[in-house]
Amino acid sequence: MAKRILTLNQISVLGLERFPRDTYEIASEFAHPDAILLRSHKLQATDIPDTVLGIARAGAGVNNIPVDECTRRGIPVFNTPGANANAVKELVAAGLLLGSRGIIEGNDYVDTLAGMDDKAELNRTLEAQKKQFKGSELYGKRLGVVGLGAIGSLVAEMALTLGMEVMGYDPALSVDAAWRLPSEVRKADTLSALFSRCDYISLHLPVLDTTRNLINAELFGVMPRHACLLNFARQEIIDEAALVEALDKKQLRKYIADFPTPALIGRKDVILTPHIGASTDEAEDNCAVMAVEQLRDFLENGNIRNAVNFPTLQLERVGGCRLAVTNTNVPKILGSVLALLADQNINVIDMLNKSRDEVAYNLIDIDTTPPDELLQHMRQLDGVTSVRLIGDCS
Ligand SMILES: NC(=O)c1ccc[n+]([C@@H]2O[C@H](COP(=O)([O-])OP(=O)(O)OC[C@H]3O[C@@H](n4cnc5c(N)ncnc54)[C@H](O)[C@@H]3O)[C@@H](O)[C@H]2O)c1
Ligand SMILES: O=C(O)[C@H](O)COP(=O)(O)O
Repeated sequence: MAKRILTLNQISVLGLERFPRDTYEIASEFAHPDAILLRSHKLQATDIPDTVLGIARAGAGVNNIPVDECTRRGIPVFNTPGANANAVKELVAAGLLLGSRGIIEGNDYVDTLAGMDDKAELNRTLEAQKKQFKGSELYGKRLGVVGLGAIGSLVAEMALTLGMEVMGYDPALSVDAAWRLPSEVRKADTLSALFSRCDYISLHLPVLDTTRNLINAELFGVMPRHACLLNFARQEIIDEAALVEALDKKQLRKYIADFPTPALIGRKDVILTPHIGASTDEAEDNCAVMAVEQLRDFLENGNIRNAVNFPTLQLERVGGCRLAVTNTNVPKILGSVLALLADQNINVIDMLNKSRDEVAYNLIDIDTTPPDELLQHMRQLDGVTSVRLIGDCS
């Protein structure tokens, strides 16, 4: 039977074309989907039917998905790290330029001159008024980057090429991300040190319980008054009431962000875009292709790449059929699973098991198709969250 993929946002055709038409059905409405593919659609736990085996987010942030509930139900949630990083970096470059030069104000002013048909008079007026729109250069200024992952590291690199100094803060920096970082990036030991010493600050960290409202009144209090804050990460990272108060008190010069809210729209000291950080042809294609490839590998082989709640695990197929078993990460459960197979004289050809936090995941290749009763028995074992048979041994 064809696998059913429920799409909850518009996904690039280049990605969707990677699902073979004879083995997959794709639709934006399905009562019993095998998997969900989405972007920023806010997914409620109650919207995830019991038939769902995996969820793929074509993008970076997974704060629109009830990840804890998925983990509890044994559903891996995939994202596409880095696939839209260049798109965000380029928008941040635009944000830095808009924050340093009177581009928007100058354009708005020029629009007021529509109807002035005398070119000489127009020119005289422009030359007399342009001093209002003077800016300053990015060259030599200091950028603070909070979060030095896929996007933050590209932003740091881009700022260095503009001749800026770069300071970074990331208490959870991975070894791979540290290798990607240009050596010129200086480390800030605290957020406060970074906020107090930078002319521009750009946020590139996820929303987590630990980062919600992280940017608060205390940090606004130490910012230089000429500084600009750029937020192309998520609105929830900023304490909005504290931001509005800081803008009112002129504790920062400008706030440039991808997340409009009623309190921010229309302010002269705020520049807002409608969450378009990843909205380029290239990023949409990259994210969709990566999400689809990962989802297919999981549905067809049980392999896990770039899940935010499951361990990374890939086992080459050597024939036979495969069991994908998820259990809570405590001793003896795998032993019970293997004992059930042994009781039925089912031989294990190959096996891999890994754990991440409270989740353990196992791929077990076997030489005989197990009877349904055995699978049911396995699902009822204490601590087993899900059991899936992939392929057919006959
Ligand atoms: N505007 C957009 O359209 C858009 C597009 C892509 C991503 N995003 C947002 O940007 C975020 C980052 O994306 P990414 O691809 O760089 O992710 P990433 O996982 O590669 O990098 C995130 C980095 O943040 C760091 N971090 C975690 N907690 C931190 C903390 N308390 N302080 C400082 N750093 C911390 C992590 O260690 C990691 O290095 C996403 O989670 C998403 O919310 C927005
Ligand atoms: O986290 C992300 O990848 C971005 O916020 C992009 O969201 P989008 O896919 O809805 O544009």
